[in-house]
Amino acid sequence: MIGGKMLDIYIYGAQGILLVYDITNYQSFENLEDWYTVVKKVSEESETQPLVALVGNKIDLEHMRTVKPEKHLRFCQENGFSSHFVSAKTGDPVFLCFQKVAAEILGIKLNKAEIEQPQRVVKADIVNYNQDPMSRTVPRPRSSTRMLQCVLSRAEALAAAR
Ligand SMILES: Nc1nc2c(ncn2[C@@H]2O[C@H](COP(=O)(O)OP(=O)(O)OP(=O)(O)O)[C@@H](O)[C@H]2O)c(=O)[nH]1
Repeated sequence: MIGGKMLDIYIYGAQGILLVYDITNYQSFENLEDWYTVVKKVSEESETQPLVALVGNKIDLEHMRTVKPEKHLRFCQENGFSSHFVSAKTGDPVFLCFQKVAAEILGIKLNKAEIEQPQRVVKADIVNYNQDPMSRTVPRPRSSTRMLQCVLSRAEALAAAR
């Protein structure tokens, strides 16, 4: 089973879901069929129907791309996903991606200045878990997950302020 035992709980009631794959790894794109099948199954039981966004990651490795943009777009069109391309490495344009998803969920239209704003790279503090006594009891969070959480909080704060 994909995603582990907690996956249904994460999906149930979610307002937005980002299906993220690696543009240089075709298998990661193919796997999204299975992930989306789980999303649909869990959402059937929920009153909240999530907005689903398709996110192609690692655009800094465009020269190694194996998933053609047409494939990405067709998958979006067939399923009504919004479409995004990002690089978690450079941060480009991760913030805007979350802002667009948050805006879509809230039914807000982003203005030109917001869309064209210089991309802010969100930096997470680096924790050295080898020297940290907590490392024996606390599982190491993944770097990209931490960064995306920071971005999401900022997007949520922005949406709440409007
Ligand atoms: N060049 C580049 N590398 C990336 C990017 N995003 C993640 N990586 C690298 O890809 C590898 C996997 O990143 P993780 O954050 O572990 O992602 P994951 O989905 O948990 O990957 P798995 O552990 O392989 O399932 C790491 O070496 C990252 O540094 C990106 O946008 N560009």
